[in-house]
Parts: sequence; structure tokens; C-alpha cells
Amino acid sequence: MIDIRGLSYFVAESADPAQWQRYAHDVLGMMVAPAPSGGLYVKMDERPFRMLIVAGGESRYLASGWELPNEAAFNDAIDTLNQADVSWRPGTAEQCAQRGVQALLHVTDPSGNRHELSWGHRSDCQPFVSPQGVPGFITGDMGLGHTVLPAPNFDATLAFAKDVLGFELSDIFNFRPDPSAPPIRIHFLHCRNSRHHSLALAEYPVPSGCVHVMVEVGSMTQVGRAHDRRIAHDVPLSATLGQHLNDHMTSFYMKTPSGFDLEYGYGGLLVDWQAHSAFEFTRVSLWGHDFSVGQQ
Ligand SMILES: Cc1ccc(O)c(O)c1CC[C@@H]1C(=O)CC[C@]2(C)C(=O)CC[C@@H]12
Ligand SMILES: [Fe+2]
Repeated sequence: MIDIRGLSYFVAESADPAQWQRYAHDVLGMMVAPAPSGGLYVKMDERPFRMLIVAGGESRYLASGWELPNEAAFNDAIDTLNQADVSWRPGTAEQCAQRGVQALLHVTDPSGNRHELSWGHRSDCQPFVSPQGVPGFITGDMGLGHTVLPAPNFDATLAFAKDVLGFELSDIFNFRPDPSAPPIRIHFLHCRNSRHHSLALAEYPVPSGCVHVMVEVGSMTQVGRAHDRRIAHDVPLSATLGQHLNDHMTSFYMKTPSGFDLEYGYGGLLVDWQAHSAFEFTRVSLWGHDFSVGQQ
């Protein structure tokens, strides 16, 4: 089983990386810096980056970077992939340098989502100093947050995430926008940290390659201030403020320059997985989270 410790980073492509630079700096309150080989680093903690933006013809999410604790875990991951007959490619020297990792491999899941597994991130441990006065983001050994990926080929993708990548079920939401149609399944999955979910799979295609990425701050004040900046910079809202039933996160959703959404939240549950029992929940939120605003 692959020993993933958290969402280490993600890679997104943008036709206009300068847009991401302004969005990250002005709205998210994160630091930006040039990355090796022409990319853009978005920094939200003591690591050099948690988001890697590369220039390209399209605006889309490219890959999820999953963290392995050491070289032995990386080699075990290769054995697991080989035993499961999953094809993988080693990362190039240039990719390892750009991501600042000791070793990297690429795999694609049965819905076409790209995943990168790596170990040994390089860090200068420079403090995070927000240009907008955000005291900090909740990352550390829980990774940068969570990512929700499209999984139209749901059963095979879920099996891949669980049986190959080693994620475990946190809970299930069967989304019923049309009561006469079969539900759209969304499964929330965790890895070896106490964040409620680091990955969720949603049973529908998404052109941008990602449903959303969630980042977490340490107070409700910071969620409100991020929301003020969203308004000030005319960033489209995708869902109103609300609190999720399953992980208790209070958050809002807005568009990113790569076409997918970003959830900006506070107060996510820390779960003791020994004590947890998976369940199916039947409401998106305890209150709020009107996703219809994003449709207009
Ligand atoms: C239901 C839920 C629990 C915890 C989360 O962190 C979380 O993002 C969600 C929402 C999942 C999902 C979504 O992101 C895209 C739009 C969806 C499908 C809806 O319209 C309702 C549930 C939403
Ligand atoms: Fe979320």
C-alpha cells in the first residue's frame, strides 16, 4: 500500500500566469515567486511553494502532488504500481528540480487525472509573510488542503485511489440534483493525516480538470477578509458562505484563473481515524453554501 502523507502541491496551467500572480497575491493573500523552468511558485507556508503554475495554451488543473515520507516509501510505491500493473513514468531531472523533490513519478487514474508521487521536498524554511496580513494557512503535516477531482469513470477511479494509492473512505455524499435520476456519487477520502479528506472523487466530468482545491486559514476573520478581497478584485463567487456537514468546514468558493474553484475555509475537523466510522450524509451543509450563485 502506498503511504501518502498529504497533498504536497498541485500543478495548474494558465494561459496568463500573471493573472495567477495577482490572484494569489491580492485575493488569496499568498506569496508569489518565479519558479525554475519558467513557472510561478505560490507560497502559503514555510515551503517554497504549494501551487506550481506553468504557462500553457489552456487554463486547467494539471496534476496533484502527493507526498511520501521517504525513499523507502517511494520504492514501495513503485512496487505497488508494478504489482497492480499500473503504468507510471519517472519524473525528469528538470521536473524534480522545478518541484524541489528528491524523486518523482507520474501516474494517471482511470478518469484521466494526473497524480505525482514524490519524496524529500527541498525547503529553505523561509517564513510565510502574507502580503495581505493573513497570519498563516493550516498546512504542516496535513498537506496544503484538499482537492476534488472529476471521476466520470467512478468505480475504477475509486478502486485506483483506494487499492493502489492507499486512500481510505472518510464518508459518502450521493448528490441528487434530479430526484428522478440516479445520484451523482462523491466519495471523500483521507490519507495518513488527520485532515477529514485530502482527496474527493466526484462522478462527473469537469473541463478544467478539477472541481476545487480547498485551503484553510486559522480564523473566521480571515475567511471574511478573503471574501472582502474577492469582492474588491471582482473574482466570481461559486458558492456562498456555508458550513459543511461532514468536515464542519466554514467556507466560500470562488473561481481561480485556471477555471476550477477554490474553497477558502476555516475550522475543518481533525479526525482520529481509529475512532471514525464512515457514513453517508444527505445534505451538503449544515447551513449556507448556495452553489446556484456559480451557475449564473
Ligand atoms: C459536500 C462537501 C463536503 C465537504 C467539502 O469540502 C466539499 O467541498 C463539499 C462539496 C462538494 C461538491 C462540490 O465541490 C461541487 C459542487 C457540488 C457537487 C454541489 O453542487 C453540492 C456538493 C458540491
Ligand atoms: Fe471541499
